Amino acid sequence: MISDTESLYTSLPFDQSSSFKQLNTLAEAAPDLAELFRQHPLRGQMFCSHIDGLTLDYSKQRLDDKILKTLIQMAEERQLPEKIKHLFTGQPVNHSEQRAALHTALRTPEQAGPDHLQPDDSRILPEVHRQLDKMAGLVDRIQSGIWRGCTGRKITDVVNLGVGGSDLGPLMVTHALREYAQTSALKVHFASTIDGSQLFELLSHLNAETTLFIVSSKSFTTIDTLSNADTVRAWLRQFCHNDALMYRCHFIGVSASAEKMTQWGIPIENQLHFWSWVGGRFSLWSAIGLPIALALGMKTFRALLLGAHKMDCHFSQAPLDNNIPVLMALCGIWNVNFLKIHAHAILPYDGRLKFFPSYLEQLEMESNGKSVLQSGEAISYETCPVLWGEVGANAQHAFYQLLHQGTHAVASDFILAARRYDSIQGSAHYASMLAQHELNISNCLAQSRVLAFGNHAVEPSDNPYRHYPGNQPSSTLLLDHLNPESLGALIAAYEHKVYAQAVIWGINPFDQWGVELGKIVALQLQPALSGAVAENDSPNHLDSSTQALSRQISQVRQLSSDKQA
Ligand SMILES: O=P(O)(O)OC[C@H]1O[C@](O)(CO)[C@@H](O)[C@@H]1O
Repeated sequence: MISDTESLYTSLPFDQSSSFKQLNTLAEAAPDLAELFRQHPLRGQMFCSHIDGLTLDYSKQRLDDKILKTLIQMAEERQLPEKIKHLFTGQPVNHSEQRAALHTALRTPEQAGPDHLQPDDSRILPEVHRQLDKMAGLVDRIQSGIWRGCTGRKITDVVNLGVGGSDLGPLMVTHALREYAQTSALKVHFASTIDGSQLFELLSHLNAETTLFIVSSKSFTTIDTLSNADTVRAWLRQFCHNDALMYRCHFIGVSASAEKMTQWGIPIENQLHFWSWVGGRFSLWSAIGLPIALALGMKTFRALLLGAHKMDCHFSQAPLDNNIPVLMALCGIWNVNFLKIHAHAILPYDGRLKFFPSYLEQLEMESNGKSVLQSGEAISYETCPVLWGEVGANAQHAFYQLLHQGTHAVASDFILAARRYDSIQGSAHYASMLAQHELNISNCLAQSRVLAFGNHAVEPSDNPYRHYPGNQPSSTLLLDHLNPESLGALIAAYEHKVYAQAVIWGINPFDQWGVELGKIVALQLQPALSGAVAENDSPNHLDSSTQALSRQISQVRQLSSDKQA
């Protein structure tokens, strides 16, 4: 353990280090991308890093050798290598909550060799694998039909009730890897929204006798998830009049609080646990990944873990100048803090990665959207950029206009799989699917070229409407194939990028105090809106906008209930 928690803070503030000053000076004469490529015809090969099945091309970032060296010097000054060790060995890197962030332990093989960084606490890995085995047992019973609904019928549908980290990761992976589903005939659905709209739709066609619900919540206090779970329980009670049987046959709970699951009604044998040291947005590798395993099979889930573990080994062992997550982090910091680019687009050229941008929105912005240091002092520089995205080829027909000709500088990540559709070789539509894939690849490469070089990608134009300035930086993450292993590695690369950036910025990526106040205020408003407070007690202390809106809402609701009466 770290003896002195002060060593969690890096002594000199980020913006007062000598490398920060040097980088500021270098940014004043920041090179133009067209110029950088003219200077080094082999730049595309030089600014590139690979691991098994995954390549990061960052040659279209606006940096040269000198800038890169200074960025690496800055990472060293910020003690990144030591902080990486702290992460893997279970030091309390989440300082404000005084706990470790050991998501890497969730994907460490039980028999990991001595060269792998592991938690100092030797009880952790056996406990992780015990839960993984319990999960495998449940998956097997549900998939094989041993698990039955309350009337004895096999389970056909599973609904995951969870939000944020208890929803986005499983949703994203389940969608991305559908082609890798093993035999399972289970249909897996997701309901997250507090307004109940997904449930409204699902409950209108699901069969209660054959549907199993997973209540996924690290805290088991999240109102969004618990209100969905309460609705489901009310719905099930119409069909199953024995509560004990209903809980046993139709609910599984996944949480870090066994006690709260039990209080809600979930029997112990239907509970899967994880630990306070797993951050919600880093939890898909834990039992929170149950929907992934149910939809795709345990083998696929374990391959996902293996891919992430390979990225963990790379992150903890590769030198900083050839370390994919570190390079991703440094490019981001160069863009945000020195080139003053505060928007970041995530552009997967693959429909299977449709939910990847939303997953990263939480991972990056909930982690690094911070304005205080680990020590609690205010920060005087920018941290996480605004991040958003969409499947690239669709986004071309939506927001690329702004990327090419708008007034904002935007950095982008292109994500692409080199090979696709191998599984349908020999079928009638194979050639045409392959042609589509090639079209997709050419679009992806074309867009990063035009963003980088503007009109110079083809020919200069005098027409102002057709002027493309270029010089918008991007990286391309190229996967050989999108499969469970490469997706695991890709997700882990982003997780580690987030950590490396947080270390450099001096912030805590593992807490999220910024989401708490909204929850408190919503709870305060609820009685007034639901009519529990008498009209003349209405919340006059509120701002006039909230008062006027709640009055209007009450009037509309009153009017429609009068009409119905
Ligand atoms: O898994 P839980 O505890 O229900 O939390 C869901 C999500 O809510 C948040 O706490 C934000 O409110 C996220 O960090 C988390 O992923």
